[in-house]
Amino acid sequence: MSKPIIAVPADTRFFQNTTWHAAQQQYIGAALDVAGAMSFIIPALGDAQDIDAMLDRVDGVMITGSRSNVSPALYGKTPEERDGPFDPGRDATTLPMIRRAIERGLPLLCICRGIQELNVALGGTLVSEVQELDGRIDHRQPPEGDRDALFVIRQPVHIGEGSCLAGILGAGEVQVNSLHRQAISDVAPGLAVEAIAPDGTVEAVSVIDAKNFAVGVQWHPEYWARTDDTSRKLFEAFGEAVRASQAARTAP
Ligand SMILES: N[C@@H](CCC(=O)NCCCC(=O)O)C(=O)O
Repeated sequence: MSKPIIAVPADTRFFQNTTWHAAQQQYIGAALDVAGAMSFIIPALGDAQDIDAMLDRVDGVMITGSRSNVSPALYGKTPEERDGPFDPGRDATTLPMIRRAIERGLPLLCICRGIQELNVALGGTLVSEVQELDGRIDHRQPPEGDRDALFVIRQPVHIGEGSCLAGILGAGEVQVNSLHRQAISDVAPGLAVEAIAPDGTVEAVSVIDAKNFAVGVQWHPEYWARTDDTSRKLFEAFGEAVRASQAARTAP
């Protein structure tokens, strides 16, 4: 049997004087090497595409990180320039895809911007510039260094007893990386908080009563998925769910 396939919604990017739909190597490479899943990169074309027709052909969904932010208009706020940069095409693709993946019981892994999209897709809200809130630490990427330095593992998060993540990583403290300035504010109905940072920032959620693996993390497990135990175990668990989904989809 060939490797299972996951849908990976693209970012909208503009370079060489034209628009591209792109996904970063670090996500699709970790999916292939550690989760054992191939990726279909999904253009950020929103409802111009038949999302169900696409989901009929995959065994899971991975929502990646991105420097762009979810538009505040999608959670009842007025967008301001400082809330950007925005990617409306991506928002218009990921939010309905997240909802349909959950309804259909497709394994779903949401990373960084992805956990924020998951929360908004299910009716929650976000806060911008979380580091400006009283009592919060700075969750943004380190100010300088090469990409390994930006994604360095440096922050503790506490995984709750009895959570979905506890079943994968064990309950208690793990170390993760952190590259975000938005964060979950009001947790969406239907989501359970799975992990928090020492300052109370939500670091992971899962879908309550999900039909399948359905987890969002604020950190970046893809970056060190081959060498860091916490990162690797999460991608391996996603891979197991995706292979089971493939077996069910292709059963005679
Ligand atoms: N834009 C959101 C989500 C942050 C995120 O996904 N960061 C990863 C981008 C890092 C990179 O690819 O360079 C936020 O800032 O909260």
